[in-house]
Amino acid sequence: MLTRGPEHGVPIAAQDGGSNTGSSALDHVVELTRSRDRALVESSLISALMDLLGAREVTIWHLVPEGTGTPTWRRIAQRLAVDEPASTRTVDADGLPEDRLPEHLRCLREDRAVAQPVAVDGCFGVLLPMGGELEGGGVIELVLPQPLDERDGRVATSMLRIHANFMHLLDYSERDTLTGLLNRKSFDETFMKATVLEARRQYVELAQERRTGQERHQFLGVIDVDHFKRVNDVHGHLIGDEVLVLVARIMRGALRSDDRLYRFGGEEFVVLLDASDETGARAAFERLRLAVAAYDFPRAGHVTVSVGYVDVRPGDTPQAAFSRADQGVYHAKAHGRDRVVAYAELVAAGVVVESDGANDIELFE
Ligand SMILES: Nc1nc2c(ncn2[C@@H]2O[C@H](COP(=O)(O)OP(=O)(O)OP(=O)(O)O)[C@@H](O)[C@H]2O)c(=O)[nH]1
Repeated sequence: MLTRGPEHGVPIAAQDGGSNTGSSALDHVVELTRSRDRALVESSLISALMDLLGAREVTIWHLVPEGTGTPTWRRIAQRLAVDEPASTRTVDADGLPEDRLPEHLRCLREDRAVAQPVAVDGCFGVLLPMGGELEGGGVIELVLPQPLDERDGRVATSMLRIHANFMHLLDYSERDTLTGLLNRKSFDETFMKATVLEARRQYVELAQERRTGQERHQFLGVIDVDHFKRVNDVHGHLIGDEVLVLVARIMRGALRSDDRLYRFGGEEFVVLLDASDETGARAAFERLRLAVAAYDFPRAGHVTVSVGYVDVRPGDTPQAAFSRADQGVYHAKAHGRDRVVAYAELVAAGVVVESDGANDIELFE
């Protein structure tokens, strides 16, 4: 097994023992690029920096654009001790306004390492820019037992570059080229993960969430641009494309940073979001609908969207949940468009009869 050299730099020699502190930089590169799951990639980056630099704590911060408001810092992954697993859920539900962390902002804007005081006795804090093409940008915060020397700095910078390059490749394969939103291909995987988490939450975390009043459910919304064929016919395909790009941008701005927005193809979009209940979900989808309706499109003028949504059930398949939400879109289109319709309200009103099979739906209109 390899271990770090006297300057806490790259690995130079074999050492016995069962811990992973001697893993080579190459082992970490292999680990970092092994999975397409972003949370696992972040977690591997943290492990690499802990191991290669002897870091005591590592935190990854993203500066997230929040629609038209001030960007906020969010801790997207953190490990506070070598023998603890990394936490890769967003730690700050609402984030910190960008000016609350001025040193982080300086590190990002000036694209260089910034030393900073730390609360841990005898340790040294340093912030490093994460590079890459992340919207808003990212900063990694290290707590080290020694100041970051040149050699460690090079190791860290190389790991961060590899991480940024890999994230860029993931983006390339998972994003829609026109709008930059996540594409349909990445939806199924994320959805399955979300339903597994939802199922786990139902059995393990729900009682706790109920006690603390933080119960969350996953909702899926299908959004379809109204009369989009008319936009193409009247203004041409290029203006149609421009409308799609703007609709994507407006919706992204109306959603929270951890809501996931996909372009499914054509003028159809899908959102996966967490909300405490049906009312919270409706409010999010209404906000999105209103944001599009209020926008003055440079050439196409007034554009609206119809939205159908559904709560995701444990064991749902992407197709089953999508097809239920799509009943809402169908209903919205049939009743004037520019509206939000919950699948649950269609069932309650007897418009839709649901049989035992999740896919087995009859629609009476
Ligand atoms: N500009 C552009 N048009 C597209 C793209 N993908 C699909 N379309 C067009 O989007 C239009 C969708 O039209 P329809 O499915 O008939 O629906 P609609 O006109 O939006 O009507 P409703 O959904 O009933 O409100 C078709 O004319 C497609 O050719 C794209 O990437 N860019």
